[in-house]
Amino acid sequence: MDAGTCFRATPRAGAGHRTPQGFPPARVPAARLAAEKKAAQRPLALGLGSRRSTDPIRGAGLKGLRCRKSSGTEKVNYSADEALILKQKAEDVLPYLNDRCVYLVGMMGSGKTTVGKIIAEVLGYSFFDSDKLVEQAVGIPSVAEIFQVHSEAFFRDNESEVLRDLSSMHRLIVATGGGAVIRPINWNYMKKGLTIWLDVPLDALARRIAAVGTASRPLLHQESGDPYTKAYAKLTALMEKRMDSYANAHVRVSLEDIAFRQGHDDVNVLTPSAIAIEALLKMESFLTEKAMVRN
Ligand SMILES: Nc1ncnc2c1ncn2[C@@H]1O[C@H](COP(=O)(O)OP(=O)(O)OP(=O)(O)O)[C@@H](O)[C@H]1O
Ligand SMILES: O=C(O)C1=C[C@@H](O)[C@@H](O)[C@H](O)C1
Repeated sequence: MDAGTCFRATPRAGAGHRTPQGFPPARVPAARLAAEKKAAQRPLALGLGSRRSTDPIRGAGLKGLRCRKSSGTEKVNYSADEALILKQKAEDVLPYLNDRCVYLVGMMGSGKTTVGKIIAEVLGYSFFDSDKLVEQAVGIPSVAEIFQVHSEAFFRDNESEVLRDLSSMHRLIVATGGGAVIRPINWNYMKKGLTIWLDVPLDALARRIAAVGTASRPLLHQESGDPYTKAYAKLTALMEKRMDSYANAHVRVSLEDIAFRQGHDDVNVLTPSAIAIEALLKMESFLTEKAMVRN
């Protein structure tokens, strides 16, 4: 079966977007939105190269890009134990993945790039960041500047074009922009591959973003005020609008669940490699379940 058409998109009654045939979206955590709303009222707790060419630049629609792939060849460090588990899990997942692309979705700062690079390395896939591809396609070096010079709508149009072009390719790990999930058409593109939602509590997101500043994230940026407080408030508002869209992903990787299984509730201590291992485990169980249903 063609890897690009295996996850065929079919219309879902009553929904503006499409889901792949027979694939349930990631399980929606029923009480999650309510919990996030409640949390918002609490006092703030401050606190491996590809095996064959998959370069999207050579793909039809991205031919015009001046860029090379974004940081796909950087080495990522993890412990020997983690390296072994990552390698084993990657070997388990690869045959089921069948060359399909993997799209990481999630809020700004959820670790799509950090975790995506680890997954790409161990699977031997190429890593791409869709924000960077948009910057290169538009010829403007930052998303913040694209928003400023043009508009968010202009950025979104280009984002959709990039995702469309990527959707005809194989063996890519794509870190998508945090808002890529809001356009139904983008799901049609992304669901030709496997979609993974990195679900990170807003407090952790706001901490990470405050640590590096909001200048590169136009939807969060404000000149004045405490960066954590501002980021937290804006992330809360965005999450309320986007929660259902993120939950469309085939697989949900919840940092709260990982921490719970580790016997604590501090998601801030979870390493990117532990999250990548969880993502591979979830991918494997999703893909093997699908394979069993097909047989
Ligand atoms: N598990 C983690 N623990 C602590 N910090 C992390 C973790 N994963 C990522 N980070 C940090 O959080 C920030 C955001 O990570 P990253 O760029 O990977 O997220 P992203 O989802 O790609 O963000 P964006 O969509 O805004 O580009 C970075 O500073 C990164 O170093
Ligand atoms: O969450 C969002 O809407 C965004 C996230 C970033 O990755 C960029 O795509 C842009 O800043 C918008």
